[in-house]
Amino acid sequence: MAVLDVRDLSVAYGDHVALRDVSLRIEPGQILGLLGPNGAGKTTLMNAVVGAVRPRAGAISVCGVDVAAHPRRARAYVGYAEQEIAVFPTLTARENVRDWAAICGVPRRQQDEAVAATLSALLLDRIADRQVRTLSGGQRRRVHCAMATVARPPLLLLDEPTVGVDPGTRRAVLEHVRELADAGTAICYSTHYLPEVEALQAEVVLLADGTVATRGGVADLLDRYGSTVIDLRIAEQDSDPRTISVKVAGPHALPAVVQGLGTDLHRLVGLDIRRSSLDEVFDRVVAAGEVPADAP
Ligand SMILES: Nc1ncnc2c1ncn2[C@@H]1O[C@H](COP(=O)(O)OP(=O)(O)OP(=O)(O)O)[C@@H](O)[C@H]1O
Repeated sequence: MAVLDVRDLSVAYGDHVALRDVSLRIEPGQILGLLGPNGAGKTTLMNAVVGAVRPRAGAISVCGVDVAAHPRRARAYVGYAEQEIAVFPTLTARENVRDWAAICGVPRRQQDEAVAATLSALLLDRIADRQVRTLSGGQRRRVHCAMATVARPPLLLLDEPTVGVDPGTRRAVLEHVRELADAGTAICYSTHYLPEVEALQAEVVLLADGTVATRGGVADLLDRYGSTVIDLRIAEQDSDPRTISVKVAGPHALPAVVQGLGTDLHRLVGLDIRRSSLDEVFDRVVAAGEVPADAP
């Protein structure tokens, strides 16, 4: 059974339709990278999952519990780190995370261990006993993230959890997210940093203008929408090497391209394989207004 099952979801704010017929599923242990330009509907989708916005149409279930029919029961399965950081500024980082663990029902005798492990995973040990109001923006975001993960909910919604954090901390956050998924958590991870999606080996749903523009694994999307060019540098007798560029279906075409040089092979002095980045692929898909992908 999928941990999160979103079917034909539409959400409107007054006349403005923010999501239209969006369907997606997240299985246990799966990370779904939710991508899309500003205003695409990522936060709206997460807010609908926790029952904070009411769908105009469609259905959402979490661990088999229908969100519209049983919002509190469904919400109990979800850890949500919203984009807006919500922490108690006069409590310490540890107190914030511990109180949240208690609210989420982590048994008292397990709280200290769960809190310590989560603070440590997010590199917060050294600052755990400082009041949150004295922490930097990136440190506060990690405390906020720790609150969402400490109770190890079956479903985790992380809305741009690495905004404003430094590169080392970003790696720690990604590792923590990967470990949680490896332990079985289903994770919906929204971000504008595409290398994160690759690092997490996430499945991708790309939203554009409230609909699913495309979906799939990173490699699959690069294959479908990206391009690969092989540059061959060929030695010339009386001048600098010249470059021949060959557009191919993927890096697997390299042997055929090299063999194609035939008797000129001995003049090959270098080669480069240039692949589209995910950024390029997504810019292209969003700009092309790709036909919405089929629901899973
Ligand atoms: N409370 C609201 N009232 C009216 N319109 C809203 C509200 N919240 C969001 N919207 C609109 O709905 C659309 C989707 O917004 P949403 O915040 O879900 O996008 P997003 O993909 O999370 O964007 P970002 O990448 O900037 O966080 C936008 O056009 C936004 O202006």
